[in-house]
Amino acid sequence: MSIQLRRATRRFRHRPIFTDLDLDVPQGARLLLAGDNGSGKTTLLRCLAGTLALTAGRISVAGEPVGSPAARRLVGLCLAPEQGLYGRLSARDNLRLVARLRLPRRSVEPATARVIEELGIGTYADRPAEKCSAGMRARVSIARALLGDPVVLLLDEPTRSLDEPTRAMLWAALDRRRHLTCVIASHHREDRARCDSTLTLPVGR
Ligand SMILES: Nc1ncnc2c1ncn2[C@@H]1O[C@H](COP(=O)(O)OP(=O)(O)OP(=O)(O)O)[C@@H](O)[C@H]1O
Repeated sequence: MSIQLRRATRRFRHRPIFTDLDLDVPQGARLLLAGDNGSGKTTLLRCLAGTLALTAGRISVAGEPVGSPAARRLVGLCLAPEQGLYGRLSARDNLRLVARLRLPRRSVEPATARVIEELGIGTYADRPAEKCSAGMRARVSIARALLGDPVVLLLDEPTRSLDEPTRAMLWAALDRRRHLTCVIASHHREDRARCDSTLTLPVGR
C-alpha cells in the first residue's frame, strides 16, 4: 500500500477537522479529496506530507512513517501552487534549487529541463518568478513537486489557475508516471473524472 492512514485524527484546539480516518491508497492510484471550503483538505494534505502532525493515529507512506526523512524523500508536495517560489529567482533556478536537494548532481540539469518541457515553462523559464503570472507560477510549483521521482504526489488545487492546455499537460505528465500515487484536493469536476476515487471530507468531524 502506498499510503496508509489508521485512525488519523487532527484537531485544532478542540475543534475536530477529521477523526479516526482509515484509508488505504494503493500504488499508482489517484485519490481526489473533495469537500466544502474549510472541510480539511489542505490540513489532510499537510498531515500526509508530514509538515503538520496528527493529533492521534498514524500515517505511513510506502511503509515509512510520515515526517521521517525516508518518507519526506518519497513525497512530492505542491500546496498553494501560485505561492512559495523564490520571487527573485528565475523559474528555472527555483526548479534547480529543489533538483539539487533531491537528485544526484548529474541528473539536475536533465531533470530540470524535462519538467520545464512537460509543463510548458520554456518561454519564461529565465524570468524571475515574481514577474510571472499566477498560472505561470503554478506550473513551476507543480513541476517542482515532480522533481526527484517522488512515489507519492500531493497537490492542493493544482488546476485552479491553469488554462486548458496546461491542465492537459499536467495530466499527461501524471499519465507518464503511472507508478505515482496522487492525492489531489480539488473542487473541479474535470479533476474528479481524472482520479480513480474520491474522498469527500465533511466539515468539522
Ligand atoms: N493553523 C490552524 N489553526 C487553527 N485552525 C486551522 C489552522 N489551519 C486550518 N484551520 C482550520 O481548519 C479547517 C480546515 O481548513 P483547511 O484549509 O484544511 O480546509 P480546506 O478543505 O482545504 O478548505 P478550502 O476548500 O477553502 O481550501 C478550517 O476551519 C480552518 O479554519
